[in-house]
Amino acid sequence: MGPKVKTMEVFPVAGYDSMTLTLSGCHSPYFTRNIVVLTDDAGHTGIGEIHGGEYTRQQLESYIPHVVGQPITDYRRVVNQLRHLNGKKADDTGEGIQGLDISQLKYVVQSETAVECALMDLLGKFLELPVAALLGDGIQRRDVEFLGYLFYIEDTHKTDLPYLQDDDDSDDWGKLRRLPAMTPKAIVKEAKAAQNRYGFKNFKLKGGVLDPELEMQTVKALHDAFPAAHINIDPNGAWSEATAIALVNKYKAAVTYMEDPCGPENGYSGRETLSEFKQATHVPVATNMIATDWRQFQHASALKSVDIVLADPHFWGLHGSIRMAQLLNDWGMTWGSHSNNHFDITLATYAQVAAAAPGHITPVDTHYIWQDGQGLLKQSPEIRDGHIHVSDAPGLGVEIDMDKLHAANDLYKKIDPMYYDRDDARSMQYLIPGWQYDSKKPALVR
Ligand SMILES: O=C([O-])C(=O)C[C@H](O)[C@@H](O)C(=O)[O-]
Ligand SMILES: [Mg+2]
Repeated sequence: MGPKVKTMEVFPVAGYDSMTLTLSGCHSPYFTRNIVVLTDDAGHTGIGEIHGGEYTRQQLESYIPHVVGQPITDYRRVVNQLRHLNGKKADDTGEGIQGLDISQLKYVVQSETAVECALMDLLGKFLELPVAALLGDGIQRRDVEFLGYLFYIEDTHKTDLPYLQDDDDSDDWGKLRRLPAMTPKAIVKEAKAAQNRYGFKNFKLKGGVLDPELEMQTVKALHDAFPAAHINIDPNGAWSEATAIALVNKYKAAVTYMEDPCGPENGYSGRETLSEFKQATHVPVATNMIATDWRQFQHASALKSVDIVLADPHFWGLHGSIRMAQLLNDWGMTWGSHSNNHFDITLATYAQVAAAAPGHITPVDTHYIWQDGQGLLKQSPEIRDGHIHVSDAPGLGVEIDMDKLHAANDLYKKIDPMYYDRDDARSMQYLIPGWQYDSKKPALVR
């Protein structure tokens, strides 16, 4: 039967973030995650990372009696059982995040996938194989490309919130990521600094912040500065279909694909508007909003609404994300992964999953560059030349640093509980008093 799980612990953790902007508002000074640490009776430790918040932490805690004592080789049965433990909650609208309602994100996130990850880490260590070798048809590539994820950044001095400053003056990226960047010129500077440190070949700009025309001017500036790079922009469905079509036709030469350029409007779902957008522009569409489960995906594919599904393993599971990657590859579509703010365990997980995704995949999203230096591992995976190399090291190929984990857990306990669940309106209200989220209005357009 192989080793059995000896212990399972759940650590809610916090880290620092920049004052980055998005449709849902402005990132808080802190972000939170939940870390699962398993040990087995062979003496190995397995880890998994997932979104923060008490809802997810409580779900994970409730899994402990169902995981401890179980054979790691039978982990699929264990994870499947967890999947069915928690029923639908009263305030789960079933809408998912197609309107980017951040309060619904916890229902799109599947907490058992953190346990799946930790169990696969243990199994990989037992079998002396990387997690990627245990997924789908095994390792498809050794070097996984990540994209440079760019954000507009606000001036922290407009708030009295404890945003991190001066935490890394080792290079331009370390400095610039905490400073305001609101213009095309500043975003190009941000991109150059990120490229100098990480070697990114391709970039994504988080949109849904300024007037759409201004954001497309930023995309054009990026294209002019990096003519060989693939540039995509993600306004999280904020633009009307008509605006998205007009702007993308105008700036077609600058974009490689569009991520959720429009969403639900006038009674039509995002699956319908994106289908029409694609017919009108012939520009490929990526999504992490309108296909976050298999039922949504069925409708999105029937309508030909998307070309690239950003199948985040935290939403789909590690096996689920690869099941999607295989299907997309067979159907001539493209796999990628979405991300939220995360620590380095997630970075290692993305690298393993992407290494097992067949065919042509799109560079993987990561927020990690905004958190670089706050890792929980003895050695964080390194993005070099825009890629992370997946070696033969077993499991996730990384080792948890318990001192760093406890420090991040202490920070979680120290911060105001109002930070436990992501709320991007709070910081935004320092910029625009009384600011309220509107899925159809860019954050600074009020
Ligand atoms: O691709 C995306 O939609 C994301 O990365 C979602 C995130 O929540 C992003 O908008 C953010 O960090 O503000
Ligand atoms: Mg997106």
